[in-house]
Amino acid sequence: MTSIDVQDLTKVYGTTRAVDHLTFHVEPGRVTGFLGPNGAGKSTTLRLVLGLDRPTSGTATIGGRAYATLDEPLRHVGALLDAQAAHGARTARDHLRVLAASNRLPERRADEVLEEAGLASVARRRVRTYSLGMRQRLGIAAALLGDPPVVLLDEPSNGLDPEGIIWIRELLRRLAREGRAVLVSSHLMNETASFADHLVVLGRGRLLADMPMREFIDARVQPRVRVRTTDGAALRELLARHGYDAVEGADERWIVHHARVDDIGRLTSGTGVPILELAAEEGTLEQAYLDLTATEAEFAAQTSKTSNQPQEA
Ligand SMILES: Nc1ncnc2c1ncn2[C@@H]1O[C@H](COP(=O)(O)OP(=O)(O)OP(=O)(O)O)[C@@H](O)[C@H]1O
Repeated sequence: MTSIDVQDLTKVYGTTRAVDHLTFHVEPGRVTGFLGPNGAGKSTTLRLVLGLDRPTSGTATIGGRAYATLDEPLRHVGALLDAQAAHGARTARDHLRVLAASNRLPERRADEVLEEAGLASVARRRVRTYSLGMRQRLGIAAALLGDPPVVLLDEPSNGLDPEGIIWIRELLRRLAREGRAVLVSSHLMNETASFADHLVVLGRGRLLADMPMREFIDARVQPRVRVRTTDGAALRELLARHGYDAVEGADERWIVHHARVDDIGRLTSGTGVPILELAAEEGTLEQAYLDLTATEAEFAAQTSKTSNQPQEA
């Protein structure tokens, strides 16, 4: 089982600390979503893992080895960083056959991954005629070529149509089920929520969170319950008596904050308040992520305000 291990990794460009003492592990058998605002250091980290840049300090290894020391690297790690990387004058099939040959992979792998990526019918077209979504599919096909235990994708849904988005979601889940370590960066929270088991969140080059996705959401978004009743006044009065705050929404629906469905169900049963619907309102990844990054931005604003204040003599 192969993991990606990032250990005390730092990358400084001039005066910018793109990555700052970062430590995390991407474990096999799950999809890890890699999140963070623009400029947080995600791409830099991915480039360091892939040996495309040198760390200022620290290490980034795959199965305990630096990328540069891997023989036939496509057999160890498949990556999509830049979907424009393929040579436009080549056909998709030739592009993949050249890549396969350079890693001593059988030629048939090119056709297999083209099929898998839904590109079999356009495999003999030149890449320059490809749409953004087709290039993206080709980049993902290239990442799968060596059947690698580690897969690393930067914004894989970029440019994909709705069918493509479902395809990538199912592909990522399957790769994880097969025991591979899968790291996926994205700015699309709904998308990430649909495929990630685990999250690594960066902010200004530092680690903000490294935990299972469910735990990340539950820690940041208070549970709420939706109740529909024909007697809102009685419901509100009952809930208030037990310390719950209920807010009226549309269509006789009420939202009870900081509450769980089991508790509200027990409380209302046998009271005579007519309950037509009772449901948990799950917190979303987007809510949790925005909460975290807002706290982080506030912290940054406060610290920079403090540090900009003139020093007393
Ligand atoms: N080659 C470079 N030279 C100088 N600065 C760089 C270089 N590459 C990245 N940076 C800086 O490092 C920081 C991190 O950038 P990076 O591209 O890793 O962030 P990111 O999280 O991938 O952002 P995005 O979500 O916008 O892609 C930014 O401030 C960026 O300007």
